[in-house]
Amino acid sequence: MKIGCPKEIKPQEFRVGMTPNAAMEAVAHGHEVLIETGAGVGAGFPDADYVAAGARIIGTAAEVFATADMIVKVKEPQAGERKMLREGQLLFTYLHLAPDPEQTHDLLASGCTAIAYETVTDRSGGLPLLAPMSEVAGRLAPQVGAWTLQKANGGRGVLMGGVPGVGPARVLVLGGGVVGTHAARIAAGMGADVTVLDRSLPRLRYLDDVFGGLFKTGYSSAGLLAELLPQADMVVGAVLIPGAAAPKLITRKQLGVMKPGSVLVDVAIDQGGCFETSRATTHQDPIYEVDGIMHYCVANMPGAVARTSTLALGNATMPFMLALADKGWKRACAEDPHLLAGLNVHAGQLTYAAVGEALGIATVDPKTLVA
Ligand SMILES: NC(=O)C1=CN([C@@H]2O[C@H](COP(=O)(O)OP(=O)(O)OC[C@H]3O[C@@H](n4cnc5c(N)ncnc54)[C@H](O)[C@@H]3O)[C@@H](O)[C@H]2O)C=CC1
Ligand SMILES: CC(=O)C(=O)O
Ligand SMILES: [Mg+2]
Repeated sequence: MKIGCPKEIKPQEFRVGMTPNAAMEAVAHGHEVLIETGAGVGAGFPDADYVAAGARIIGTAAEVFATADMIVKVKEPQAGERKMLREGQLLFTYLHLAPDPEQTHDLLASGCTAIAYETVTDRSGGLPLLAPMSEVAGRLAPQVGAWTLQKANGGRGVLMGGVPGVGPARVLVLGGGVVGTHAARIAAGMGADVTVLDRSLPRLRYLDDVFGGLFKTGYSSAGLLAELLPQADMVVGAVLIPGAAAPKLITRKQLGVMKPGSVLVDVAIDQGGCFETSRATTHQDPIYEVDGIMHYCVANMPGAVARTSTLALGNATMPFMLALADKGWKRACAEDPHLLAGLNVHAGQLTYAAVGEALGIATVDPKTLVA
C-alpha cells in the first residue's frame, strides 16, 4: 500500500502523523511511505531521517493526497485538505466530528473511508489512540492554567502552590478519565488543592485507591458543582462521552458565582467544550475573557509539545496503521472490533451513532459494512 503523510497545516500544529520509526516499520512490511517535505521538522524529524527509514520525500501535499492509498495525519483534515480526499481513499487521523458539521459533510461528500483515532477502543473500554494525547493535554492543563492565573495574563494573580502562610490555588477537575487524572496529578504536584469530579463510581474508587492522599474526589452533580464553583481558582474541563458533543456543565450565568480572574481550561473543547462560554482558540491566541473569567480553549494542546506528543502518538497508532496497511481497512476492521469502532465515515455514509445523533444525520451500523 502507498501510505502518505502530509505536513500538518492547522495553526501552530507541529506534530506529524508518522515518525521515522513508523515509516521504517511500514517499509519493512512492504509498503511505500510518502512523506511531504518538512512534515516532521516541527517535531524534530528532518527529511533525512525519513529517507534513512526508507521513505520517499514528496514536494507537496497535493502530490501526497493524489498518490497515497492511506493518509496518516494528526489533526482533522482542514478545508483545503478535504477537497483533496477521494473515493476509496483511507484517512486515519483525529476527526472529532460531533461538533463539526462542515467537516462531516465534506468527508461524506469525498467518498473516503475515515477512521477516527478518538473512537478506536481497547479491551478494557479505554480509547488507546486518544489516551496518549489526553495524557499530554492533561499534564499541560495546570501548566497553561497557572500561566493564565498570572495577573498580567488576566488571571487572579494566584500562585498554584501558595507559599508558607498563604494557601494554595483551588483546582476543580471535571472528569476523572485520562485528561482529568493527569491534570489532577500535575496540579497537586504544583502544590494546589485539587478536587476531581466524575460520574463513574468505579472510576472514583480507582482514583481514591491510587491517589487517595494527593487529591479529593466527588460524585459529579449540578449541586456539588454549584457548591465548589465559588471557591475554585481554576476549573479544568475533562469530560467525555465518546464520539458525542461534550455536555455543558457550567453555564454563562454560573460564571457570576466565580471569583473574578478565575480560569477555565476547557480541554474538552475538541468535542465542543463543556462550558457554555467556551469557543476554540489557537496556540497563537489561546485565552480570552468572558464576564471576568479567563478561558483557555486550545483544541490541539499537545501540538505545543510536538516532539513528546508525536512520539507518544506514534507509539499508539503504529500497530493500527500497520494492520490497516497490511490487510486493508475492511479485513483489519472485520478482524478487530476495536479498530472498527474507529470507523466514522465510509463511502458517503456516516457510521458512528453518537456523531449522527449530535448532527442529526442517519447512520449505518459499521458491522454491516465488514460482514
Ligand atoms: N484540547 C486538546 O488538545 C485535547 C482534548 N482532549 C479531549 O479531552 C476530553 C477528555 O478525554 P479523556 O480524558 O481521554 O476521556 P476519558 O474517557 O478518559 O475521560 C472522560 C471522563 O469524563 C467522565 N464524565 C462524563 N460525563 C461526565 C460528567 N457529566 N461529569 C463528570 N465526569 C463526566 C467519564 O466518566 C470519564 O471518566 C475529550 O474530549 C478529548 O477529546 C484530549 C486530548 C487533547
Ligand atoms: C486529541 C486531539 O484532538 C489532539 O491531540 O489534538
Ligand atoms: Mg479538533
